[in-house]
Formats: sequence, structure tokens, C-alpha cells
Amino acid sequence: MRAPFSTRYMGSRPVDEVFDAAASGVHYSALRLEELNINGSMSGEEQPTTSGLENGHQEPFVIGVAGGASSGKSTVCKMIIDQLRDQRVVVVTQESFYYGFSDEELVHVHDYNFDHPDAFDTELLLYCMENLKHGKAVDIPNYNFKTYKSVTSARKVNPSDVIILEGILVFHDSRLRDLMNMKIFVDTDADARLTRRIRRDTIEKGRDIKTVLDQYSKFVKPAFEDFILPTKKYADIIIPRGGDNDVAIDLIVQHIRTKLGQHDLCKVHPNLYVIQTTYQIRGMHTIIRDAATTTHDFIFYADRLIRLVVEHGLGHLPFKEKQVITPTGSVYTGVEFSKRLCGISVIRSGESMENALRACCKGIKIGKILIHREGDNGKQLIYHNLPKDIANRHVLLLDPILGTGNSAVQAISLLLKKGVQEANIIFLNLISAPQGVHVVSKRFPRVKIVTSEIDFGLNDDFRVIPGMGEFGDRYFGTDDYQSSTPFFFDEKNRVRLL
Ligand SMILES: O=P(O)(O)OC[C@H]1O[C@H](OP(=O)(O)OP(=O)(O)O)[C@H](O)[C@@H]1O
Ligand SMILES: O=c1cc[nH]c(=O)[nH]1
Repeated sequence: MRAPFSTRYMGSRPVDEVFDAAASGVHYSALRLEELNINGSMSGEEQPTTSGLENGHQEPFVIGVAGGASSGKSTVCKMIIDQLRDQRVVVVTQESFYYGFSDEELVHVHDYNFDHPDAFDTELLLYCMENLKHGKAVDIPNYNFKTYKSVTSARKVNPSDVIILEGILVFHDSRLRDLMNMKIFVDTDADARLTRRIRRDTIEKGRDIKTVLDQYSKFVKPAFEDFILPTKKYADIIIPRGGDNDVAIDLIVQHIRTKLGQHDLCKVHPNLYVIQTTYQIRGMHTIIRDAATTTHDFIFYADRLIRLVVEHGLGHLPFKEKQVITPTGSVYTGVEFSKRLCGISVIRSGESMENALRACCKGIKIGKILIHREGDNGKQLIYHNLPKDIANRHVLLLDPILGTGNSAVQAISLLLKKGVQEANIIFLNLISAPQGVHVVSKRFPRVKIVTSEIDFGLNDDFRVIPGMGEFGDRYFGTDDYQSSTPFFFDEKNRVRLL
């Protein structure tokens, strides 16, 4: 239903206010990274804990791009699309959802506030976005700016890997916000927005400057302050200077690419679980991947990430329903953790994950496997010490890197030989290369792989790219280079010391 015409009128303000800076004067760096809470730890008798992080990989990645009129939102969208050229991207603009005018209403069109939330058919927009998010094609209306009429079912939009919803008020309705995986606010200062508006409306729309300034002071500026600016607080990323900010757009595209890489791999391998990324997780990865990070910091941040992966992995264990009586005498119906577990670490890097597992599962038995690297691509099993009753246990296999997958195949083959059920193995790691995921999943489709990031691939030395170098050397302090050692990347993207 179209909202009452009158609710979309607003009081006018004098033209001389037009040139007041609407920007609050608050300075933002290129990206405001939202800090998200990560689950803490728990303990208990060999008790795994569940993680709040979900593996929501089946749906398209929805990006909301909001900001004042003429702030450069469509330029930002275009730059994102251009850089994501190998992905299927669809753009939905909020402007398509303007209510059309009846002939009687057209008489008052100059008193109409096009920057008010009620100017849009938000219910229809929500319906379309929900359908696209669930993989269904939709018909998007077409609003004609010259005739002020709306044609329903004007454009068929097919579901896509990435959906960008762009418009001045796309963050206004919480139901729309909830559909978005990433929210970007284009934060261009008021003078720049007004200058662009004057240029666009006088040159492209043939309007005179007085009409443009009148509309700005009467509707555009107040609506920006009352409705658009207050939605900035919902943004995950704020881009100052809009499309001129190449650095911010590069970072956004890189982040989307990472998400989409994981997304595709998860579609192909239903046994792969990538913990849902947050800027906290990206921040920790940024530190451990940095060649200049000290051993001390590497251990600290690797440990934090390992803890998250362990918590997430434990969430895949079976459980039984259990009822307890609370101190209020009430019944709480909950679950009981599976008790028959063990950890198996692949020496030596996997040993770095033992403490996190012990911290979550008190008293857990931990066995070991040593696999020797023969050349770079061959692996040989050298030693193992496993719990005697391992065949009756769920096994959490610990190794922070899944590269070629050769070590994992050796380790899993041994576990199966010892009678462990394939479906009872959960392989926990921090970084997986797609090659390793394919190898392990093809050979052992029932083994669950839980990881925190999927990288691009392997280099000629079978090192994960971009990776983090030799995990064991960096964690246990046996790496050659220190943060002060100068290095460069050779033609094969390997770190070389000077
Ligand atoms: O998937 P892949 O190609 O087999 O590579 C992964 C293996 O490489 C690392 O161990 P590494 O041989 O570096 O030994 P370390 O843990 O003793 O440092 C890692 O801990 C894995 O075990
Ligand atoms: O990149 C790699 C590959 C295997 N093992 C590591 O530690 N790093």
C-alpha cells in the first residue's frame, strides 16, 4: 500500500542554510571496522562446547550501499562490480521502488519529498530482496523520473552470487538491514553532494538552479539529517569521499572475493565448514600472515584463532537431550555433550592446537602422529601414538595448515586403519588451500573439515598462497627471519631474505 501523500511532505528551510556543512566534523579513517563479539571458552569433563558461529554459505552475499543523494553510491557500486568482473553481481536500486504518482498527485509534485522513507514501497522492496536472498528470480518495478510513474514487473532479476542494494535509505528499515552481509555508507561531505546535484540536475535534467536549491533546502538537506545520516551507525564500513577512495574499495573487493571463494568451495564440498568471518578474525589473520610479526605476537593471535576453530569444531559433535533442575526448581531441557572424544595432533604444528582443545575439553586424551615430508609433495608416516580405544571415539584431528592435503590423507588413512569411523573425524585447521580441501573431500567425503580461512592456492613449492609461511617454524620460533630482517617477494611470490 502506498503511504499517505501528506506524510511525505516536510517543512522548508531557507536557502542560505544550504551551504552549511552537513557533515558532523567527525573524522573517520578509511574503514571503520566493526568489532564483533566472539564466543568465549567453557570447560568441563571432556566436554565440548558449541560455537555461536554458523556456516551460512548457501545464500548470496548481500551488500547494502547507503549515503546521501549524490554522495557517489552508484560510482562505488560500479567500481565494486568492475573489480568483481568474474562474479555474477546484480544491483537493485531503491529508486526503482518509488511510489508512482496518480494524475491528481502530479499537480503537487514540487511539494513532494522524494528523500523521505515513505516515498518508497519498502514492503515490495523487502519482498524482492527476500526472494533474491533465497535464490528466486524477481520482477523489479521501473520508476520513470520524467513521468513520475511506476511500471510494475518491469525488469526480471535473476538470483546471483552478489546482490548490491543501493539507495539513500536502504539502512532505514531493520528488516532490510538484516538481509545484508555487508553494509557500506558512502560519506561524502555536504558541499560535494550539493555541487554534484546542481551539476546533474541542471545539465542532465535541464532544471534551473533556483529549483534545485529550493528542493535541496526544503527536502534533501533536512531528510539527510533526519533520516539518512542517523543510519550511518549501522554501517560496517564507512567510505569517505565515495568513489575517489580507491583504497577502501580495494579492501572491500578483497573481502568480498574471500567470502565468495569460500562460498563456492562450500557449495561443492558440503563437508567443509568455514567459520563465519568477522573483522576480528580478519584482523587476527592479518597479524599472523604478516612476515614482520614477532614470534610472540604470532603465538598470541594464532592461539586466539585456534580457540575459535576448536570451539566451532566441537559444535559438530553429536549430543543427547538432557534435563536438569535449576536452583529455582524449574526444569531446563538442554543437551549433554558427547563424552567419547579424543584429539590427535599432527607433529609438530598440530601440537600448537592441543592447549585450546584441552581448555575446552578437560581431561581429553590426545594422541600424536608424525608425518615426514619427502621432497615437497610426498609424505611418509613415521610415528604414531593413539588412544587404544580410538575406534570408539570421535576424533578431532589437529593440524593448522591444509596445503596439498598429503599430510591429512596420511593421518586420516591411519585413523581409518585403526577402526575410526570416517564420519567420526573432524579435521580442524586454520588455513586451507582449495587443493587440499578437494583432495581430502574426494578421498574422505564424510570427514568434516573445519577451517577459519580458505586461501587462493599453492605456489610451486607447495606452500599455501598467500598463506603465512611455515606455521611450525613461526609458532615454535625456528624461522630464519625476524621482524627486523629485510625481505622481498621473488617472482614466484616466495619470501626471500636480503
Ligand atoms: O597439506 P600438506 O601439503 O601436507 O601440508 C600441510 C602440512 O605442512 C605442515 O607441516 P610441516 O611439514 O611444515 O611440518 P611442521 O609442522 O613440523 O613444521 C602442516 O602442519 C601440515 O602438517
Ligand atoms: O604453506 C604451508 C604449507 C604447508 N605447511 C605450512 O606450514 N605452510
